Amino acid sequence: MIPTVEWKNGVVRLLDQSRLPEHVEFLDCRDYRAVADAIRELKVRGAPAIGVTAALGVALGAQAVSATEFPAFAQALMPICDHLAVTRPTAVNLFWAIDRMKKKLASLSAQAVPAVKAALLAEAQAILDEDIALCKAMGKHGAELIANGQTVLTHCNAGALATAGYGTALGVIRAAWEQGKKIQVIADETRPVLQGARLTAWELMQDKIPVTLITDNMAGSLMRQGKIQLCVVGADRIAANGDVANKIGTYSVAVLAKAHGIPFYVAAPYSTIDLKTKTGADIPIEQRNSLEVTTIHGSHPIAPAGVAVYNPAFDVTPAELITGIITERGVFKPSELAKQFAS
Ligand SMILES: CSC[C@H]1O[C@H](OP(=O)(O)O)[C@H](O)[C@@H]1O
Repeated sequence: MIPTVEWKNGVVRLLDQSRLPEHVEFLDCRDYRAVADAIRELKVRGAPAIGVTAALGVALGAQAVSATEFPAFAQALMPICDHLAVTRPTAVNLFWAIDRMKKKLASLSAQAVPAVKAALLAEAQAILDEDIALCKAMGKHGAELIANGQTVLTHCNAGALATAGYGTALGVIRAAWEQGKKIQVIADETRPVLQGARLTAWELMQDKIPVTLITDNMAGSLMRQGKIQLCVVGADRIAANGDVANKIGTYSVAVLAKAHGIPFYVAAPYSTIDLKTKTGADIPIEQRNSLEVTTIHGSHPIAPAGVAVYNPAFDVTPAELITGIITERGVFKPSELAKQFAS
């Protein structure tokens, strides 16, 4: 799989997901502001991928700080962290990754600045490498839930493209496929930004995993026909009570799954679990530009100019609609999560 994001020759290189599926193009970010713009414009997206990319953005920003003494260096790094932290509000991985970079910085106060810069880059790379390992561990646990011959529905893109590699929900699907299970995937197109149509379909076809694309209003009918046996999606933030914020439309899929007696799973690493946020009601939901709804790709209008638009990027699925949360440590009921992940 093409790397979602990587440190390459002194820049942060990312696969420009806004150009997929028709163009496979890379964006070389030469400063932290370009990294922030890429996150804000969904050139890189997906909760874990946002965290990894922000960490690399902090490391990139650090390289350009001219201060030669630690206190001044550390102080100069704070506005860089803040600039990355305000790109998107919902995926807690962004704040988790920036906080981890700040903690690393604090541990280096006795080091010379060049060594600090190198250590920050190493920490960002460690976050990237860890994310891939977390996805593979989740995949292993989650694959046990999928039986040979089943059809699995997923919403949005929680794949390699949404992580440092391998994926969360698609990591579960990938692992089941790699175990030889003959599964079929149903991918919701996921209006308005079409991560399912543009990214999940593309990603699964790259791996030759059978995928059928549907529009967002078709899931219920397929469930009623008995054509879907399990749902698995990603997450942007999981609250302490097990409520899950994920791409808009996830709640509808969860309600439909419940109504049809279909297991509904969420796959997410520990970096998506936010025990400081008590319930889903406390999760900030990003509101995005209305052009995402009224046009295709910002150009072809599909609604009258000036129409009122509601465009939340995420919704919250209450814990009671979730069968289990697939993590790198195993599969847990939402109510068990706080105990399992209390630091
Ligand atoms: C592996 S979590 C991916 C998660 O992020 C997506 O949102 P966006 O594309 O806006 O970053 C979506 O909620 C996915 O489930």
